[in-house]
Amino acid sequence: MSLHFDAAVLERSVDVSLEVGNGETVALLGPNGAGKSTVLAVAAGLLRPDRGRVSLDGRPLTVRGHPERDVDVPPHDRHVSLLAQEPLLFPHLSVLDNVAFGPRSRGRSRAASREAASHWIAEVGIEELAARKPAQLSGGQAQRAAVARALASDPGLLLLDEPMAALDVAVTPALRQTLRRVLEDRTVLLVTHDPLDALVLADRVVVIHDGKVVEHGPSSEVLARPRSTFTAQLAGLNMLSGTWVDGGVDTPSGHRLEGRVAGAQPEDGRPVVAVFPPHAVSIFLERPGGSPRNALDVTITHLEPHSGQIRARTDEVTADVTPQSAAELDLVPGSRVYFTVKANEVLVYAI
Ligand SMILES: Nc1ncnc2c1ncn2[C@@H]1O[C@H](COP(=O)(O)OP(=O)(O)OP(=O)(O)O)[C@@H](O)[C@H]1O
Repeated sequence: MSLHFDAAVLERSVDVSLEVGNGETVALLGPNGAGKSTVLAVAAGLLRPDRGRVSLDGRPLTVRGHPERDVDVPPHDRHVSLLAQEPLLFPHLSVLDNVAFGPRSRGRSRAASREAASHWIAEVGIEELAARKPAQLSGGQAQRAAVARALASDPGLLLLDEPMAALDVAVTPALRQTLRRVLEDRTVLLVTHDPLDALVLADRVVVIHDGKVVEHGPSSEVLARPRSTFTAQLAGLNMLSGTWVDGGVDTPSGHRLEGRVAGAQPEDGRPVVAVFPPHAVSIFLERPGGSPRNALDVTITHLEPHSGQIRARTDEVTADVTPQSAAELDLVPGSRVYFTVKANEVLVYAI
């Protein structure tokens, strides 16, 4: 199903218009207070806009301030599921009953609801936990149960509000891969702060700032060539897209990177992205010999102070080095150098 969203909440200075195509995942990015949760609340029917029209596959869910009659479909009749940061499971029900609650409340029989619940519990990889109560689950397991519950009611639109924000960083890559699999072909609006979520999970991103859309486009394009300062800061990680060849990433500009595969093993010839932080990069004037590091032959385009370090940018990669080493290397825009990064600092994702 496709979402058409256009709404203004004056008290919050939010005025946003966006579309999510059938089967598409759109990431909604923006700094704190930008209006992301407000957009989700209006789409879910939890907040009434001052003006707007929200429809799912042409069916009006919210209409306000238009010539036609106002519409306000209640949350449970929207065919929309909202997955919050915190799993919000019913504490007295087992995982199975929590997940079965969605389809049951949509009028499906008890048996059909349990069958749907078992299916989704298996899909998110927590089969062995079906009989447990939420208090007996880890944060990551509880969030998986919440994902299963959101999917079990087969929503036409799934709204995800920072689904990994409350989790330990150790469990996020595995949950991200699970989401990638179960969100495929669904219509999803995903609020996130994490550019990796946008890159791995979303087809397109919409960036909002001070309640307005400031940038939108395919995820890899917006993150690789951010136009707003916010997106540039958000996309502070190095992300090099390329092709998986013989256990490494070949980029179109001729670089080769080896790293650790996060999630599913990519197949040869498939598109991947190599991700690493600027502080993991060291700069050398000569190609370091006999070292296991990745070495990228680059030309520095910009140098700027950044949090007590010097940030050296090239067309594709950014490095943060100490002011002393920048001075010792005599770095200036135009310097031809080698950016090196250890393979275990590079994460590779199939995209
Ligand atoms: N319940 C509320 N009543 C009034 N104003 C609110 C309320 N909740 C949020 N706001 C204001 O509305 C604006 C948008 O907030 P919103 O929570 O939608 O932003 P956000 O992008 O989700 O931020 P965050 O990333 O911090 O969750 C902000 O100026 C905020 O202060």
